[in-house]
Amino acid sequence: MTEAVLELRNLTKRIGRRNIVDNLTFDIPAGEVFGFLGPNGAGKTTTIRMIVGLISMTKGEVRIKGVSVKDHFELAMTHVGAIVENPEMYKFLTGYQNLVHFARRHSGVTKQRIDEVVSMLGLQNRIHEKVKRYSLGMRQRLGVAQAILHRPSLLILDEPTNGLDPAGIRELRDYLRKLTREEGISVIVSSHLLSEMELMCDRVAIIQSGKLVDVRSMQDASGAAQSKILLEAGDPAAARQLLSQLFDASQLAVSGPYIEIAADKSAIPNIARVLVAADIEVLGIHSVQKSLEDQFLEITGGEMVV
Ligand SMILES: Nc1ncnc2c1ncn2[C@@H]1O[C@H](COP(=O)(O)OP(=O)(O)OP(=O)(O)O)[C@@H](O)[C@H]1O
Repeated sequence: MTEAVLELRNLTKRIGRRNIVDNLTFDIPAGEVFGFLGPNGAGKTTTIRMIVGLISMTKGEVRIKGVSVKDHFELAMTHVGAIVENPEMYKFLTGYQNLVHFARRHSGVTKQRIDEVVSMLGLQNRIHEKVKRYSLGMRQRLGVAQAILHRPSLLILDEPTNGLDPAGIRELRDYLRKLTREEGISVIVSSHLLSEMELMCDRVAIIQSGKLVDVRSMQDASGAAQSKILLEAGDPAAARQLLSQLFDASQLAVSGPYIEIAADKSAIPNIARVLVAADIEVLGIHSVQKSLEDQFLEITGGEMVV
């Protein structure tokens, strides 16, 4: 098994009498774009601030590449690049001068590495212009370039899509993908918008009131496992009884005049055959795909912003 780049174990932050972050436990493997998804105030920024040591943990453990943030803070941070508040940069210097300046904070960042990072983030055409003339999206790319100069294993971006237009969000997604592919880096992004996470992430952790509600793969969530069949039958009680011979009780639910069957459409011919053979009228039968939005609203009890 590959070593997790980030391990959270029972991470908790208590302020006053409230657990703002409550017992979070999960792992992030290498090369994954991982989302923290939750409504405003869910505890995303507080979690990130604990991971990068900006605030202390009340309880629990954070390990980055196996190194404890509590016990070996400096060493753990050599594996991390982060933009938690606005990226720090000098507006009256060029993008390149900014990178040279930040490269001095780390040992071993060569001119060649700076050029590599500039081209990875597609900044080569504008890198010698002053940062004050950059758009928000370009400033953010320069911020990411700065954050990965020292080849971290984990890049953390708090609410990176804030203020970006749809084209900017697409660019962000593309270069994060490139970073995971070319640098093998793992990325954490936080957001309160499911639609953005869906485009960007391999998996998301859903956080509500400081608690982990679920961790989901975006692929599974949009796959066929989430389809269902809606059946309208002349005698719903008899139909349900009959279907319980074909499906587990957990796959069957009654919703108004319909019976909901958690199965994909390949089951329809068999259902129809069985009902007709038992003389139960089939008034309607069709398959529906549960949208990602429906699934998340179900998980979060309707509180998620989509
Ligand atoms: N220093 C503090 N003292 C008291 N309460 C705090 C403190 N820091 C954060 N909180 C509270 O903790 C909760 C979680 O805040 P946090 O900023 O982590 O949420 P978030 O999920 O990042 O939300 P947002 O998307 O709004 O940034 C909020 O209710 C916030 O008011």
